[in-house]
Amino acid sequence: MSILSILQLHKYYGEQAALEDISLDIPEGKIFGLLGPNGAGKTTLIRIVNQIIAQDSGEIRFDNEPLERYHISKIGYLPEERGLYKKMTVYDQLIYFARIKGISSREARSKVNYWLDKLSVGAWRDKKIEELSKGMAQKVQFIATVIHGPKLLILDEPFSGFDPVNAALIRDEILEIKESGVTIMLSTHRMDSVEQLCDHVALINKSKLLLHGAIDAVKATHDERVFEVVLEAWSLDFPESWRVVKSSNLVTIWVAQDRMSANEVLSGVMKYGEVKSFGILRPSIEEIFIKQVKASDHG
Ligand SMILES: Nc1ncnc2c1ncn2[C@@H]1O[C@H](COP(=O)(O)OP(=O)(O)OP(=O)(O)O)[C@@H](O)[C@H]1O
Repeated sequence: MSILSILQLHKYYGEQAALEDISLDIPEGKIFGLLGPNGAGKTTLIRIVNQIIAQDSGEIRFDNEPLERYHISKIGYLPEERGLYKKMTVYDQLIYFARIKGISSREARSKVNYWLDKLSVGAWRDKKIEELSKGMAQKVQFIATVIHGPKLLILDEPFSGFDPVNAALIRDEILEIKESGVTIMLSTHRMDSVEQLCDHVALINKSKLLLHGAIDAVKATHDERVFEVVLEAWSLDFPESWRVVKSSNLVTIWVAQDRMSANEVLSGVMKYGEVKSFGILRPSIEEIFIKQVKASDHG
């Protein structure tokens, strides 16, 4: 079941294409990584879903209904350019954001207190945003995004500005929110976060969709079956097609081989030395990203 279906979406800024024929299904209750190099069209897509700008053509369905104004209260959007009122206190600001999303004032107070405590920002509740550090303000913005309990959370670079401890805290919050059944669309250039968090990914380049699907399926499709072997070598006369890195008496070898079984590769390598470790490397999302973008740029 998809919470969001995007059908043949097109958007141009004058002559400049930002989205061309994008069709995507965002499965409910999963974390969906929206990836692509700078200028690919990600922000444009996110803005269209949030009804900040309109598409030229194509359709978006939210929960199986045509996307309408009233769906906005079911969406939480953390934009890359953060927008807090600098002169307002943390507490008043969060109450304000909760109220404009339709939450009663009693519920707003209880939710604000809950989140301030959960993200350890309670001590700053009466400070103005301009008095906060960047990371602290980011936490407040994160709370403002999730305070109304959205069904779909759209996070654009949610980790920027956070130190590693707070980035891990936000990552755990995102996973907890997902566990509660919320769908999350995550746009980030941090591929480590994509590996840690995403169940599905889509890759856009120069306004076009290059690939999309469950992360395991994407990896399986782009798996070139690279075997990684660490050897204590007694012969260094390796075939030229192998990538080899030597460090003291150990040699690491990568063999790309899609026709031979692991046993066959292993017995081929064994004659060069004592095998210390052997495994099949799965491609990382970063490798797939770079390869696909380069191929599409040159194709
Ligand atoms: N308001 C605008 N007017 C004209 N062109 C725009 C506008 N906004 C975006 N574009 C163009 O549309 C294309 C897609 O931009 P978009 O901001 O959606 O990319 P992005 O994937 O979010 O990039 P980044 O990772 O750098 O944030 C780019 O070529 C960009 O120059």
